[in-house]
Amino acid sequence: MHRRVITYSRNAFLPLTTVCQNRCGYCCFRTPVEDGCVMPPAEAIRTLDASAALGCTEALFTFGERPGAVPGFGEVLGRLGYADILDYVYDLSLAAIERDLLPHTNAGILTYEELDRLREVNASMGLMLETTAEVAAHQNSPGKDPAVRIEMIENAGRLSIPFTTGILLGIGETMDDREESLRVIADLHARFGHIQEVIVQNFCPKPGTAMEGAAVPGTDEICATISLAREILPSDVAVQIPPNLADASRLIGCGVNDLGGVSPLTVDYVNPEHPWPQIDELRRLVGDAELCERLCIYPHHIERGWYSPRLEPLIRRLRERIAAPDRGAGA
Ligand SMILES: O=c1nc2n(C[C@H](O)[C@H](O)[C@H](O)CO)c3cc(O)ccc3cc-2c(=O)[nH]1
Ligand SMILES: C[C@H]1O[C@@H](n2cnc3c(N)ncnc32)[C@H](O)[C@@H]1O
Ligand code: MET
Ligand code: SF4
Repeated sequence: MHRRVITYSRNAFLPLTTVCQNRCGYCCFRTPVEDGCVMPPAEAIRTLDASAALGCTEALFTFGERPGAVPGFGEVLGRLGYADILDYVYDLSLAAIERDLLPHTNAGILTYEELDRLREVNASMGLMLETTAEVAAHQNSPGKDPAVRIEMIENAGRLSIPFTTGILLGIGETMDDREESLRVIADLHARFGHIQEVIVQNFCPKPGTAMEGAAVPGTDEICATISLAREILPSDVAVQIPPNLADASRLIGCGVNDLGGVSPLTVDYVNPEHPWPQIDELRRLVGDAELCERLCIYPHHIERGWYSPRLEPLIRRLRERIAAPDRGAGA
């Protein structure tokens, strides 16, 4: 019998800055410009070193969108020797690669040129579509305009960047809106073939945010959306749920193929109140299915050569490492 396979990636989460041009009604990650709003290089390097020692294969750089547009940010970043946060993520991506970690960046909206530059040092990139609906939670977030998000995902496709996107459930959208969002993603993938995985992520309320009292999607509703995603998306696109945010053991049966990035070291800075399950806990969560580690670039994109030449030796080595049954570090 062939067991169903559920994948995950072992990562380190590096929130390079909490400063952001948007103000999403559900977000507790964003802060004003203040002390500690940029992760200092020494701390980033320590996190990369420690994560590499724990057997991670991915450095996830996720941070506020266009922080340079927020007054005062340039000075704070300037003190660390950088003029643009993307120069900083570029250098840290090189540092990650040196330590055998593949960079994956989700920095919110980037231009075609910015994507092209980061692609040299990133094995994959991501941007949540969130929703195609106009919702109150996004009224102060120009970067969450669906047209702007779709355009960036198109640009990533033109550049053949292995890509992660997804929808956020419970932010004021209807089931029809979810269906529309998923169809838009399927259509983008039909045109460019770059979507590796679609995250179906449930909103979790945060004290002190506009949506702190909003209703959360129930397990049945999340399950129905996962099934819908599995129905709409072709089989070469994985449906991912974050295993720390909902009742994963019940949701996995609804059509999930992937559990995304799980860190043995860092917290989920976007949902800090939800700890990651440890790796043996994941094995229990998937029940009868087989839990398999993967890289942030999927095998079919490796076969197609969708990566920068400077990542080639590392991708080859990490691929061999995760295929080996007993690999020491953290296994
Ligand atoms: O492309 C993205 N990847 C996100 N990922 C990464 C994703 O799970 C993996 O890095 C990818 O599957 C690539 O391996 C997260 C990982 C975490 O550990 C925590 C939060 C996220 C959120 C995102 C995200 O918004 N966009
Ligand atoms: C990194 C991704 O995290 C998601 N995100 C942001 N805030 C929350 C929250 N309160 N609950 C769940 N997901 C959230 C968004 O979809 C963003 O794109
Ligand atoms: N700010 C970006 C976005 O919402 C990255 C994830 S949230 C920290 O798209
Ligand atoms: S979810 Fe991302 S874009 Fe929205 S406010 Fe938070 S950091 Fe900014």
